[in-house]
Amino acid sequence: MIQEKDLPIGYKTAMKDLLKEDYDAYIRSLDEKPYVGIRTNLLKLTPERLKEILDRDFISIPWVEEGFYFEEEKGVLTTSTLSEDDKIKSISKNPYYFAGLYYIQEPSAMTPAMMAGIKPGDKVLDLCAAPGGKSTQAASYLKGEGLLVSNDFSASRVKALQKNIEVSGIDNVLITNEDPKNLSKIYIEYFDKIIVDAPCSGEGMFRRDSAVFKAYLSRGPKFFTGLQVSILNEAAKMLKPGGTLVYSTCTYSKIEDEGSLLEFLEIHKEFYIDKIKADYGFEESRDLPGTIRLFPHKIKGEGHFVARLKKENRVVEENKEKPKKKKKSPKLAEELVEFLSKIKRDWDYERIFINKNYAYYLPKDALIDKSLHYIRTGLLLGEIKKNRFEPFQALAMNIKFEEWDNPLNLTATDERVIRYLKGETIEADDEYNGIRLVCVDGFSLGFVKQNKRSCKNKYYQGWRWM
Ligand SMILES: C[S@@+](CC[C@H](N)C(=O)[O-])C[C@H]1O[C@@H](n2cnc3c(N)ncnc32)[C@H](O)[C@@H]1O
Repeated sequence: MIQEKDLPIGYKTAMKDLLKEDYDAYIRSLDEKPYVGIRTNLLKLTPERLKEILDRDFISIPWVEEGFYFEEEKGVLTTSTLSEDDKIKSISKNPYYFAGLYYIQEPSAMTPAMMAGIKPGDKVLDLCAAPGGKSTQAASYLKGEGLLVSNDFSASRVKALQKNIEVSGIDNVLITNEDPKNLSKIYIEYFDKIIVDAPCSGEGMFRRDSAVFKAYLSRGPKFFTGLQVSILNEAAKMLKPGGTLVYSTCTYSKIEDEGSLLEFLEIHKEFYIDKIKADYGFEESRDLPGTIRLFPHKIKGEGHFVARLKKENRVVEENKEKPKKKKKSPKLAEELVEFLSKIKRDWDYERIFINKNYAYYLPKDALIDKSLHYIRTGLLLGEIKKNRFEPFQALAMNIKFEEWDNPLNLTATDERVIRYLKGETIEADDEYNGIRLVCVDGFSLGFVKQNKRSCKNKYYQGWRWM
C-alpha cells in the first residue's frame, strides 16, 4: 500500500493544487483496496443474462450499463493460492470467462469507450489498444457491424490484445502493430470515432499497481506530454470531419492531460471540446471545462481523465477514386468450404482471404494496405492442410450455439469443462466422428476432434486453464 510519505514532493504539491480541500480525502483513499469490475460482452449476451448465469447480485457501475462491481474480489486478483473449487468461482478462472462472456476491467477504465458514442456501422480506431479493454468494449457497441481497427505500438502487448479480441469472438476487426505515423498515411479521414487511451505516467493507478508507481518515480509526467501530442496529431489526420476523438489517460497530471490537449487544440483549430457532463461524481477540469477527472475519493474506481473532441464538419469532396475492379474470388479449398457450410451462416465467400494457407474472413469493405503490419485481418478461420481444414480457436469463439448442428454442450459444473480447458481428452455422452464445437451452457469454448465418444482436445494451448 502506498503512503503519503512515499509520494514525491512535486506530486503532492500538484495534487494539493488540483484537489484543494479534497486532498486529505484523496490521501485516505490510497489506503483502500481498488475495485474490480467486469463488463458484459454484449456480442454474446445481455447484462441481465450475465447476472443470471453467474448467479450473483452484482452492483451496477453507474456510468456503464453493462458493467458491474465484483465486490467479492475487491483487491488483488491472485488465484494461485486458491483451491481448485475456489478458483473456478473466481472471475478470472470461471469457465464463462473462458467463453468470453465478460471482460475484467477497472470500473473507471470503462468510461472512455462509453463516451465515444459508438454505434453499429461506425468505423472505429483504437490507437493505443493493448491489452484491449476499450477495443472489446467498442466491439460490443458495434454489434458486429462496421469496423474496428485495433492498434498498439508494442509488439509484446499486441499479443494480449489479439487474445482478448479473439476470446471475445470479434470478427469485424483489423489488429495492427504500428506506429500511428504509418497508419495515418493510409487511413486518411477514414474513421467516425477514434479512441486515444494514451501512454501516461499512471498517477491514477498507484494504489492498484505498485509497478506503475515505481515507473513513475523514474520517469514522471513530462516524458509523456510530447508522446501524447504526437499520437493525437496522427489521430487528427485519420478522423472524418464531424467525427469524435476521445482522449483518455489514467493520470491526474495537468502537464499531461490539459497540457497535451491545449497543445493539440492550439495546432488543430478544426477541433473543439464536446463537453462531457460531470455526472456520477466525475469532476470537471477547471482549466479545460467539459473534460472530466475521476478520483478514487469521489467514485468507486481509480483515477482517470477523459476528454471528448469533435472535428468540425465540412463538405467532403466527392471521392473521385475509380471503383476498384472486383477481384476474382479465389478458388477455395473444398475442405474449407465444406467446413464453413457446417456453420449456419450466410458466408460471403468473396471476403475469404488466404495467406500462406491460413484462411481469414475479412471485415466487410475494410481498407487493408500491404505496407502495414497486420496481426489479424478479420477472423482467423483456420489452416488449410493437406486434404483437410483445421479450424482455429478464434473461429470457435465467434460461432454462436445455434449456428452449429450438434454442439457438445456441457454445464458449467460438469467436471469435463475444466478438463477440456486444461487440454485433456474428454468423453462425450453420444457418439460422433469429426470436428465438434464444445460449449458451456450454450456458449462456445473451442473444438474437439471426436472419434466415437472420445474427444481429442483442440483447445488452444496458450489459453489453457491453469
Ligand atoms: C494505457 S495503455 C492502453 C490500454 C488499453 N487502451 C486498454 O483499455 O486495455 C497505453 C498503450 O499505449 C501503447 N503505446 C505506447 N506508445 C505508443 C505509440 N506511440 N502509439 C501507439 N500506442 C502506443 C502502449 O504499448 C500501451 O499498450
